[in-house]
Amino acid sequence: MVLTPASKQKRRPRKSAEGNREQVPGLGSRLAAAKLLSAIVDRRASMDGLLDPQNGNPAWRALSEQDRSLVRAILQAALRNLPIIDAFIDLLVARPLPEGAVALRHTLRIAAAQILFLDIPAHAAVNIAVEMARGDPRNRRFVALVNALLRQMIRQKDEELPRLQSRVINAPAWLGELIESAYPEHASAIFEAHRHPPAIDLTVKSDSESWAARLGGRVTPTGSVRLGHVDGPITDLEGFADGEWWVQDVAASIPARLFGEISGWRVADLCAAPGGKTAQLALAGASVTALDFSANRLKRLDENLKRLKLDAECVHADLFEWQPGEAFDAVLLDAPCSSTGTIRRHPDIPWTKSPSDVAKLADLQERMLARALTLVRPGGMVVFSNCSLAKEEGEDVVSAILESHPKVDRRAVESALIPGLEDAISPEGDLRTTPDMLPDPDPAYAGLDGFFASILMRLS
Ligand SMILES: C[S@@+](CC[C@H](N)C(=O)[O-])C[C@H]1O[C@@H](n2cnc3c(N)ncnc32)[C@H](O)[C@@H]1O
Repeated sequence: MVLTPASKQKRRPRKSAEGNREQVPGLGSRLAAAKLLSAIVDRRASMDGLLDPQNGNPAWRALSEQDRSLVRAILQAALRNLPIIDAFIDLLVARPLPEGAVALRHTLRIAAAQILFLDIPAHAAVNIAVEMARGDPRNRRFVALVNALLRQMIRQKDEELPRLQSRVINAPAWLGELIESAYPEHASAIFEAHRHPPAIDLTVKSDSESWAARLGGRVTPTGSVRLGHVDGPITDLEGFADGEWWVQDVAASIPARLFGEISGWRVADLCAAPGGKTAQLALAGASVTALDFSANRLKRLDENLKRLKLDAECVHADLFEWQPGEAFDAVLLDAPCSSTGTIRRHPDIPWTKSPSDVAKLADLQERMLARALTLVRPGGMVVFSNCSLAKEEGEDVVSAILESHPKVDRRAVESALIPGLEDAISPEGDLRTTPDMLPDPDPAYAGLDGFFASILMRLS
């Protein structure tokens, strides 16, 4: 069955639109979800910013705790599956929805996220979407369409959803092309991985086996503790307050290990905050200088190190201007990037980032890496890393630096340093992880962030 928009609807007699809206349970949270989805998709606002408890969107802050959790779940489900949801909507209409009917599409997307991906009674989701359309002057003429389309979606879900999931590229066009051209052999596995929330990985100070047993997790081949699910705040878990572990994705835990044995070395961590890698370097016995140009983020780093009872010299400075007295034995540059490797935990990224961000960040990274190489002693080592899937921000940056710096050489990543991730070493010897790696039959325990890391030696 296909549906056409009705231009004129018979409206139910009612006292007042607003009065009626207040009486519909669940309407406020869905209106907030549609508003936030629009801010992310139409205006590229970041989800973390919108959902910030202190400075976030007022519609979000006005909600109860319970409604906030619901809105977060709806938004995440919608963003993780947006191309699939849109394809389903388009399948059910005879003519494409009008280009300008943005509010209508968001209403449908919010309802579809609930119907297709969340454990919410589907008919309640439809009824609320109908009320949303009825209360919005832009959408009133589409009330019957919303009702019929979403009921049709419920009926066709079992048959159509698996078909769409296997056929639709689950990314906006720019990112779909980026991933398909960079990873032609496993692009569809990456798109599929992006549909699932990530496991929670902990880097433990020692004794992974015992912490995995205590926290109900598993030890990954790289030695992290992986939790498939956590009820309540992570900070309530045993060992957090005592500084026995910190949250760090398996992939993010690799770059700091690539130096090998660093006890007693002077190491600079140039983009350090909030400090996951600083903590690893300090725990490994290095004398660490942790630099960041964000005062707020550096404060978080300081708090994290205090909780972990680890030590580092913290420097608030711009790495382009900082003048340390003496060259370092090693430098870690975990550079700012498009974060396209972390889409599982930040599903807004495909909609808030663009190819021009990738290009700008790649240029910044190349300049940062050139600067990092001046801060290490001859014979010293620089590890360059970031959590982007774009080769422009990883492999291409390193190629450009090697071409312009004859006194710099690449050292291949040693497979012994990354047990279980040997396949992530590229033919050139760099580390390249993608979210479909570390597969597991249970998606709650599968995957890791997309990361790039390369080891560069400054020749004497
Ligand atoms: C990807 S984050 C680093 C994450 C960190 N390495 C960790 O493992 O927790 C990038 C950091 O670079 C910092 N940054 C960006 N440009 C900088 C600059 N020019 N000088 C110093 N820090 C900078 C940002 O403030 C941000 O904290």
